[in-house]
Order: sequence, then C-alpha cells, then structure tokens
Amino acid sequence: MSVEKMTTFQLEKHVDYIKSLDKKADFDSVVMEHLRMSGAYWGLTAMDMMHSLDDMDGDEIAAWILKCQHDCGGFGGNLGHDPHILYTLNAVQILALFDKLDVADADKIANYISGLQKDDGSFAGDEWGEIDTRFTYAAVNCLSILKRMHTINVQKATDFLVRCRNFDGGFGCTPGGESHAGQIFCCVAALAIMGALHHVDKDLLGWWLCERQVKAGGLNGRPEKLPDVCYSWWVLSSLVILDRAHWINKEKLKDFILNCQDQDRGGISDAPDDAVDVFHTFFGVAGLSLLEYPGIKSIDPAYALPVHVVDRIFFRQKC
Ligand SMILES: CN(C(=O)[C@H](Cc1cnc[nH]1)NC(=O)OCc1ccccc1)[C@@H](Cc1ccccc1)C(=O)N[C@@H](Cc1ccc(O)cc1)C(=O)NO
Ligand SMILES: [Zn+2]
Repeated sequence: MSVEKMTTFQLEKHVDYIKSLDKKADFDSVVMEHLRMSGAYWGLTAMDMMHSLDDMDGDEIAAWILKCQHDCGGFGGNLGHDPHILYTLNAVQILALFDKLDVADADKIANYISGLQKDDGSFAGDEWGEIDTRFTYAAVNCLSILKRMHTINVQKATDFLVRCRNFDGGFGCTPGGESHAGQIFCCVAALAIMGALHHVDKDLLGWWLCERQVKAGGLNGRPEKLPDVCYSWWVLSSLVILDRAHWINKEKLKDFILNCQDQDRGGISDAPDDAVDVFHTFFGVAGLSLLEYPGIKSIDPAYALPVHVVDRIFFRQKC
C-alpha cells in the first residue's frame, strides 16, 4: 500500500499556471483553439475561486468576447468560429464573472438561444441541429443569467429532460441514451434552475451517483470506469443539488484531487501523475470548492459560477 504523500492545495502555483496559458502557443493551444471560449471560462472561474481574478484584464477579455459574437446573437469558440450554444453560455458566464453583463445585448442573445428550441422542447447546439441535454443546460443557465427565461417554453424543455430519464434514475444525452455523469449533471442542474427537481428520484439517483466513488477515493463517470478529477464536479455537484453529498467519503475525494496536482509547475490533471490541463484544473478547484476546502471561494453547483457572482446577478439592489 503506497503511502500517498499528504499534500495541501498549491494555490499560488495554480494561479501562475493559469496565467502562463495565455502566452503559450503549443499543441494544446492549437488543438483547443475551437473551444478557446470554454478554456477562458475554465481558467477565469478558477482564478476567481482562488481570489486572483483581478490579476486578469477584464476589459481586454470582454472586448475579445464581443469580437466572437455573430450578427445572429450567438458566440463562437474563438475569433472567426461559427456560433454555438455552448460558447454562448461560456461568453455570458465570463461577462458575469467580471460584472460586465451590461456590455451584452441580452435580447439578441436570447433570440439566438430561443431559436434553437425544437417543438419537442429539446435544444440544438447550433444550426446543424445536433440534439443533446448538454444544450438544454447551456440554454437554461445562459437565459437565467440574462433574466430572459420567458423567451423559451420552460414546460416543454422540462418535459424533454423527463423523457431522457432512465430506469436507474440517471439521464442520457437524448431519450433512451445511457446514463452518464456528465449528462446527469446537465439535466439535474437544468431542472434545478427551472424549479423542476421534483421530477428527480433523489434517493435512486443519489445511490447511482455515490456508487461512482472508487476505493482510491476518486469518482468515475460510469460503472467500472477509472476515477477522473473532472467527475469530482459532474458527480459531486449533482449530489449537492440533490442534497445527498453526505453519501460519499468527502475526505478521500479531497485527497484524490490534491494528489492530482502538479506540485512543481502548478495545474491539476485528470488522474495522479498525468499531464495537467486547464479543464481539469478548473474542475479540480471546483470540486475542492464544493468540499468547502479552506481558502477557495464557494461555487454554485447549478450555475457553475462563484456564489458571490450568482448573488450579484439575482440579488443586486436596483438603486
Ligand atoms: C469536449 N470535452 C470532453 O469531451 C471531455 C473529455 C474528458 C475529460 N475527462 C474525461 N473525458 N469530457 C467531458 O466534458 O465529459 C463531461 C460531459 C459529457 C457530456 C455532457 C456533459 C459533460 C471537454 C473538453 C476536453 C476535451 C478533451 C480533454 C479534456 C477536456 C469539454 O469541453 N467538455 C464540456 C462538456 C459540456 C458541454 C456543454 C455543457 O453545457 C456542459 C458540459 C465542458 O465541460 N464545457 O464547459
Ligand atoms: Zn476528466
């Protein structure tokens, strides 16, 4: 039994790692070019959770985001890339982080998103028509932040998610799709935002979710799979929303995430000793945040934004 080196959260190293990303022009940057808007959301939300968002230039980032917006109202994953609902959510999330939602035309964005809703209540990701519950989550999260939920058919959106529910209590990407932790997060978080969690069997799904924890303490995405740091978010945020987070061993999950840090160069990987990336760094910090690790700002399990940002959106006193 190898004695895992007991380690603490290397906050400063992760801050330096994220700040170093913007200057790199390596393989990852090219491969991830089409989802740079997602990468910006992951890096900047992690920075805010680590009390370091002020190290970033919000004005410069907001200007870049607006350059990614198309006449239809949707945002692409980078300059010159086609609009897609995923990057439209990420763009709005980043503007919310910087308290710059006022620079966005909420009606124009809402018009793009509501135009992607189908007669059966589902959402397409873009004009090419792929249907996935991920897109329902992106639509509902984005429109809620913009206060434009009235522009879609909430009842039909809910009905479609209910049709994606499986006998194991979980959810897939479309009706009949296999339960997967990522899709479960999207459906549970979207139902929570729409005030429709009564459609979820909390004990049945809570059981499926807590069964994702393996001996080593990490969480996997489906039975028999290997643990992966990003499932610390997909599974744990779902458990928090369902009020069943006490059904897993939080101490062992915390140690698993801390063990996936690169102690020297910063960053967090999907599993111990693997290469770090900004995606797993964000989901590792977010997982520790849900575990209430000291020194990390709390994150909202449904909006995937720091709680102080969500509070500012919904409870700001209009002067
Ligand atoms: C496209 N993608 C994935 O497929 C990752 C790959 C992976 C990472 N660790 C194990 N596999 N898988 C992933 O995100 O699965 C979670 C998930 C699947 C389906 C629905 C929702 C979440 C990752 C990027 C990535 C590629 C390759 C390696 C690391 C990260 C990705 O962009 N995931 C998206 C999934 C997503 C998309 C849209 C949403 O509304 C919500 C979630 C994301 O988290 N956006 O913020
Ligand atoms: Zn992963």
